[in-house]
Amino acid sequence: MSRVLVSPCSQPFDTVLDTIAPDKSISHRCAMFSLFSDRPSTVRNFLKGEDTLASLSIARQLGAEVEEDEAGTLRITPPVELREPDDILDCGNAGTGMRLYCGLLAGVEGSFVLTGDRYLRSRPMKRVTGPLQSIGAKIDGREEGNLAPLHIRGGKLKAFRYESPIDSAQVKSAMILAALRGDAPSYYRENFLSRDHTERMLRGMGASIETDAEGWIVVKPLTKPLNPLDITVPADPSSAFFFAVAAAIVPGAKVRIPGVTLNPTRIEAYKVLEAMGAAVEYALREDRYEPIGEIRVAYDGRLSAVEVSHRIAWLIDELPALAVAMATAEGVSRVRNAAELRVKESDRIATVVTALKACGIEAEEYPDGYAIRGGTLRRAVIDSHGDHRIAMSFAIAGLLCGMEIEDIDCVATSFPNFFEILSNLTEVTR
Ligand SMILES: O=C(O)C1=C[C@@H](OP(=O)(O)O)[C@@H](O)[C@H](O)C1
Ligand SMILES: C=C(OP(=O)(O)O)C(=O)O
Repeated sequence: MSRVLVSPCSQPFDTVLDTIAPDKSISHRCAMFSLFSDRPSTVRNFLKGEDTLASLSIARQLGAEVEEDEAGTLRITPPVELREPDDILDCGNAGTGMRLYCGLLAGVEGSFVLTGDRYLRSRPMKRVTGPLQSIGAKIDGREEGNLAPLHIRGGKLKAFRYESPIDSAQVKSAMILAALRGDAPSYYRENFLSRDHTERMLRGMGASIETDAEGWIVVKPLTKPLNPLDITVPADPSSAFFFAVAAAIVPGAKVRIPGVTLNPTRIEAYKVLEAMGAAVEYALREDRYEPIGEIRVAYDGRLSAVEVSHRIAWLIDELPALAVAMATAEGVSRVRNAAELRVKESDRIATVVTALKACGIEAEEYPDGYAIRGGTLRRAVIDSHGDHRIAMSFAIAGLLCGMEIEDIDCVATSFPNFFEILSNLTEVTR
């Protein structure tokens, strides 16, 4: 198991971060949605992380042809009809990959087995397999289709009206993808809008996906193939956020993040950092599928504590990094209504609190969040529990006090060049 030693940062940095990993959510969707067209999609800046490469490799197993030019641009040519693969479909560590492919494949004739690594095989899938089974999908797996490996026997699906008990873009996307192959318009509603890349991208490809006055997302089944994607994947605001926290906690530091999506469902954590006292600015540059621009973050004195209990879906992936910011803030910060953290790559409530305590910070678990009393972070040995966001969050804490992180290979799932960027700011030893 590989480990890394991060040394405290000896001087403040002022950096343009122009090599932040491309957006993971959008890259997964590029691989999958290109299958709904009858012409090749062009995808620039696709994330070459393990999670999204797994989704691309599954697209290939389903019959897509993927070519890459010298600039790294992908041309994804879909098959005329999706092919029944002669092997299992391995989603690796990716919840997004597995849940969206469940919805995509449930309506396709054939037999498909979705599996993943040991972490993914213990994450709950009933949230998608349940509603899919209720519209006629044949999906089996341990615990009545809750745990992968999942066997999908695709076939005809019924149109539906489904009100989701959780605000999850993965559930919403799986249901929208199934609805595209339904027999009449389907209706989906969530309490609070989760990230909306699926709606934006499919609409951009010509699908009829509208939200009505009562908040129902109305999806019409496809009557013909969609237009291909022609897209440049923006930088991932969730990946960039580690360095936003770095700038907010290292006295005198500044970062500039160009080419990042400014989709409001993705940048709420930056708003929280701003509320805690960091200097944050946004500049919109273009709007194609997504609003894209630049975010600047600078240190502006010690941060203040904050309460985070709403718009959770808009910052769920950033909460571990925010916890590091909270650990340096004046006062007690609290996160509530975030029980979803317990079913990510690790139980992020437990892993965050344990790691903070190891760093000498007072922290307390709630069933749906935690309380963190800001103080002085101390160097510790942190076990990532195979969770990329835990590994990267505590590597950032290392900028202040030094840190040893164990089990860092998981970082390659979403941000393969993370340590390369970090090593421009401080000494990183493997
Ligand atoms: O749809 C997506 O791309 C994602 C949705 C979120 O999960 P949930 O929708 O399950 O909250 C997020 O945690 C994940 O990293 C990516
Ligand atoms: C939760 C995450 O991803 P996934 O659900 O796709 O594994 C994440 O990247 O933080």
